[in-house]
Order: sequence, then C-alpha cells, then structure tokens
Amino acid sequence: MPKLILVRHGQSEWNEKNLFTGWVDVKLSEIGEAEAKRAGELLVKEQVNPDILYTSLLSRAINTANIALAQTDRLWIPVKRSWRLNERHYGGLQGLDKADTLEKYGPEKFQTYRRSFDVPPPPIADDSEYSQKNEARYSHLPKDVIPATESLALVIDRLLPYYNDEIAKDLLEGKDVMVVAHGNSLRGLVKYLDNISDDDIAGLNIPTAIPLVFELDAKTLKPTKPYYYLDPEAAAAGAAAVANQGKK
Ligand SMILES: O=C(O)[C@@H](CO)OP(=O)(O)O
Repeated sequence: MPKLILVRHGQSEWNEKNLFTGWVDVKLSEIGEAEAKRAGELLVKEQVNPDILYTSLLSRAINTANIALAQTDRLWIPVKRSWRLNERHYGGLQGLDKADTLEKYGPEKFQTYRRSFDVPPPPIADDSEYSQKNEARYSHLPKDVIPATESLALVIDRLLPYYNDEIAKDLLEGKDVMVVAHGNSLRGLVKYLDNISDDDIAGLNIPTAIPLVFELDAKTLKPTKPYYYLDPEAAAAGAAAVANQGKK
C-alpha cells in the first residue's frame, strides 16, 4: 500500500513576521529549521521511509526536505521539483503584513482572500519587487504561465495535472512518495484526495513541518483510511495558529 507523505515547509522568515508570502522565495527561520529537523525525527520514529521526494521550486520547501531527509539518512533518494507545487501566488498581497491587511479590508474580505475557493487577491504589478515575472527560476516557463495572482481553484488547476502525470505514477509503482510544499498547494492536494467541498476547504489549515500521511489503495490510489499526522497534537495546535494569523 503506497504512502503519500505531505509536508509543509518549516516556519519561514515571513511566516515569523506575519507577512503574505506566496511565490516570494523567503528562507526558513531558525524555528523553521528546527521544525524541519523534528519532521525528520518523526519520520524516523514512525518508520516512514520515502522512496522519492517531490518539492516546489522554492527554497523553504527544498531546505525543509533536505533537513528532514538528513535525519532519516535518506538524502540519496531521487528528487523531482516543479513550480506546480509552489505556494499559491498571493498577488498584490505578497510582502504585506497580515494584521495590517486584516485592518484594511476587514475580516470578511481578509478571510475571502486567504481561504475562499475561487476568489483571487488583487493581481501584482509586473514591476513590483515581489513579482516573479523575471525570475531566472521560472525562465523555462512561458511568461503568461507565471501568475500575477491565484485562487485556490487556480492552484488546483495547475497542480493536479502534475499529481496525476508524475506523482501518481510513482505511487502506482508502489513507491512511498514525500511531497514537501506549501500551506495552500497542500490544501489543494488534500482537498482533491479527501474530496473536501469548495466551502469546507476554507476551514482546513495545514501546520508547518508535521508530516501528514495518506495510505492509498495500490490500484485506485484512493485513501484507504483518513489521513493522519505523525504528531496529531502538535498538528492541531499548529493548524489553529495558522487559522488565527492576522490577529494581533
Ligand atoms: O503567506 C502565504 O503565502 C501563506 C502561507 O504562509 O499564508 P496563508 O496561510 O495566509 O494563506
């Protein structure tokens, strides 16, 4: 029975400062590095041994994966990376303080921008210092593919073809696959695998760096039981903290 292990990166410097991040390539904070190490310790403790790693193109996911895999002595497993696993592009909110944004837009609009299924935040200008239009990291992509903002629905549109064409292939070969990505790209994947409605997905928050495991049927790749976190208590506390971001 193949396992799909989903890990959100450890706390980033902008998570620590409470800023909207999206596609901005911020680094892990010291706490984030410690969280990534702990994720690896949980893998060891629960004897979860990924055969292959997938990450986004963002440093915080790549470094979290490396730190965690170093703990398990599995830095040698094959790695595939894709922009399709990137965080949701947060448009014109990238770089803004979440508490200031809550104050500016009010709680309803703030929640809509953060957690609605299909309302994207206002787009970012191409010449903004936080736009990714001209980043070398994405030079392999046509310019019109690089988003100026994204809703969760748009994230799912760009993520699912990659899941079905690449990740699912490894799972069908019986491999245990670890995906290290982001709060909102992983919300999209969990929504799909767990069949969560467009409304209910607003209530799902993913904590940093606590491995979440799906056990999948070898043929259909449908979950054979509810997904679980390797440290459920810490996951519940972490998810509540994410939900409350913005409140001063
Ligand atoms: O800023 C972001 O890119 C995300 C994840 O850190 O934040 P939020 O949880 O508000 O969607």
